[in-house]
Amino acid sequence: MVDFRFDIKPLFPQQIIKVSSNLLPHTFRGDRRQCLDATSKMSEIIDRLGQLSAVSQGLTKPVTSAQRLRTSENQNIYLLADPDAGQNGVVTGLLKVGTKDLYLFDEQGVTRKMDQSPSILDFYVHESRQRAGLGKHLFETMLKEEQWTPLKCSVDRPSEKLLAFLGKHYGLVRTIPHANHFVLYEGFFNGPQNGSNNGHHEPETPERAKNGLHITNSPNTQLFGATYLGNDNIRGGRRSSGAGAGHGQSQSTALL
Ligand SMILES: CC(=O)SCCNC(=O)CCNC(=O)[C@H](O)C(C)(C)COP(=O)(O)OP(=O)(O)OC[C@H]1O[C@@H](n2cnc3c(N)ncnc32)[C@H](O)[C@@H]1OP(=O)(O)O
Repeated sequence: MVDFRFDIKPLFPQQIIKVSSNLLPHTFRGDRRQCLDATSKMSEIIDRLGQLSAVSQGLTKPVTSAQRLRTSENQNIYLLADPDAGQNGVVTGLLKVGTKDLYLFDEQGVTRKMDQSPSILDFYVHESRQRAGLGKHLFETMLKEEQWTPLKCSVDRPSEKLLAFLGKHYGLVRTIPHANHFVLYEGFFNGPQNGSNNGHHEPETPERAKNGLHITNSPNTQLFGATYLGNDNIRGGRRSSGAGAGHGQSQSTALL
């Protein structure tokens, strides 16, 4: 379990907190000095959990760090803690999500530009607490807060464990083949998108897709081409969470 030299309880008045680019818990109220203190502690927590997540996934570099969160306008981190464990409480999980502008292929192989598409970027529950329902609790809280549905989320290079998790809890099994490392599930392009502003997509006409106008101009296509990666999309080794994605705006609503 992940404990710290400081008491985490003031930062975790509840089991799950949301942190965005100001590096403060969404629940936090305090003066300037208290804010500085909380920011420095939150940075330590995020960096530590980001490191552990990377080690657990066999990555050479963490996907999540305080510095990365600070410079992003479209990402949120959800942190799960057990404030009553040990002397200072322990932090047990991390889930980083964000919105990305993506060029994606639908079931027919037609390219679509998805603006501010909801994405799952990093997910970790401490080894000592896995398979006890905590991941589901963290994920559900995020979905409620962001007003997302699992089917409408792209997943940045999911691990085997995350694929099993999404299959078990949300029945997500059949992926749509596409060329970058974001994995989508069948049904992603059907029906309304998440939230009112998120996930807006502009379908390319088959003609435009066929003559390559948008495909060849897209940085995604230039970088990755229109190849089916299938299970190669499963993460392992180095990865870059930014490739093929642009910046969007995240939603922010009250956390329950
Ligand atoms: C975009 C990305 O972030 S990809 C990286 C995802 N993160 C990782 O792979 C890091 C290591 N794994 C973990 O941290 C966790 O297993 C998580 C975050 C994927 C899931 O959190 P948990 O608290 O274990 O999830 P929860 O208990 O709610 O659900 C359990 C289900 O998740 C899946 N799962 C969890 N651990 C494993 C495992 N070791 N092997 C296979 N499936 C697993 C299974 O479907 C499991 O159900 P089961 O026990 O009936 O087989």
